[in-house]
Amino acid sequence: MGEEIAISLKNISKCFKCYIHPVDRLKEKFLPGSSRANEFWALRDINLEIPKGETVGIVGKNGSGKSTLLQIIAGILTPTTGEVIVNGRVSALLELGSGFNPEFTGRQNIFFNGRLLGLSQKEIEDRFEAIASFADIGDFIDQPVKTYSSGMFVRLAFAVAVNVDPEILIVDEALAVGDIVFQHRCMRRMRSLMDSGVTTLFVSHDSGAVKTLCNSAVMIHQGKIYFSGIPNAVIINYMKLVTETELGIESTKENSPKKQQINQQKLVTTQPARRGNRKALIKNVRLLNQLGEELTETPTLGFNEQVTLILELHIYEELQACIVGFFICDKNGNELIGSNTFEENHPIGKLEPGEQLKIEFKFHLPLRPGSYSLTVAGAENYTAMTFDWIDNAMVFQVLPPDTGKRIHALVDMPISVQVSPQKLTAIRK
Ligand SMILES: Nc1ncnc2c1ncn2[C@@H]1O[C@H](COP(=O)(O)OP(=O)(O)OP(=O)(O)O)[C@@H](O)[C@H]1O
Repeated sequence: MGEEIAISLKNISKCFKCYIHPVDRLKEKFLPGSSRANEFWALRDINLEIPKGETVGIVGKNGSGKSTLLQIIAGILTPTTGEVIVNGRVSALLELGSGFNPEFTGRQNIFFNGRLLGLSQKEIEDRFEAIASFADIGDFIDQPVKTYSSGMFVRLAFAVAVNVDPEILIVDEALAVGDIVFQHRCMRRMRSLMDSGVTTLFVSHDSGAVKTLCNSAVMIHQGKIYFSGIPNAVIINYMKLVTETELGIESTKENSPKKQQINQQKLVTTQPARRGNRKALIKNVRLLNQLGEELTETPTLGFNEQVTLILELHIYEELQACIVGFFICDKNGNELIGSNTFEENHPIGKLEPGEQLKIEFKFHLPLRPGSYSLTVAGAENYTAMTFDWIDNAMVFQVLPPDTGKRIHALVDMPISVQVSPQKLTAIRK
């Protein structure tokens, strides 16, 4: 295996045996060949290589096999077939309570866990203060962890996981809970670990977090890799699958999109991707520049230029109401600008089949120079399934400001600055 590969999975499958009666497990042990178990394949033929330093988001519906996959990588579960090669020290936050002894205090568990992770007594002593202050659970550090609330438990587990100099960090986002201050602390710490080159895998149901944090993503479906590649493309396919499931169109591996080798394609996905129940369709999407000219094949817009987005809505089935909106997304799919007819005080009432609407949005693009995409979508109301959702309906470039001003943030809003001399007051000792 090359030096640069942190994790390599070859033909990994995992079969769980489910026994109807616990005694059947014993019978099978003593009477080999007479299996009484129902077999359930949670993972099938997983092949994946994760380069060192990569941050990989794992997405998929409940029960698709995400946790099983991470547990195999973390060495908590043994695969039924295949080979796992992990190159580096793994720190995992997967199952609440795994690796913690309920009778030990928080302090004792920090040492216990540190040793499990391969640190020496001295190394743990050196890190103890950092772990305790990250967990921030006060005097509870000297109480047995069986007395902890689940929030305190997660704080301690997370504090240990991120402060033991992991080379590979595996986190189930569902566990990274806590109050908002702790969540921010976790996110900052995870970002700094990622920036320092720690290979990170995390399961997330938050598509925004996957797009913001990850360099690549893997979508698991029915125990198989359904799609892998740049986060935005994976999320688009995931959302498509979720919609298809809601509509009762079940996707299988056979009709899955072409699998990409992870980390090979870092370009913006420019192919439009469409989903929805098609009760109405958004047609003829046009973006006009401030002169009213339609954008050409390689659309380019000036910094902060005013644009007009024009959509045509064709109704095919009766709609009780209708909300149509848009997003301007950066190359990672983060939604930077967006609104809809409802929020802009243009509620649309009942619509009949055969009706057509023309909808216009006017807005500015105060965006950092770069490449952006347009998403347009519509639904009957906020809780209904979208009737039409088109990601990458258009991709365009924004040019730097003529003034030469450098834009450091994602968006640039008008800001006023005042600088005035201040009389210094002497500091008395
Ligand atoms: N120990 C086990 N014995 C039997 N079946 C199991 C076991 N662990 C997991 N499974 C099954 O394997 C499948 C995959 O489970 P897994 O927990 O990996 O899914 P997941 O994608 O992480 O789901 P979620 O998003 O709900 O956490 C599920 O159908 C689950 O019921």
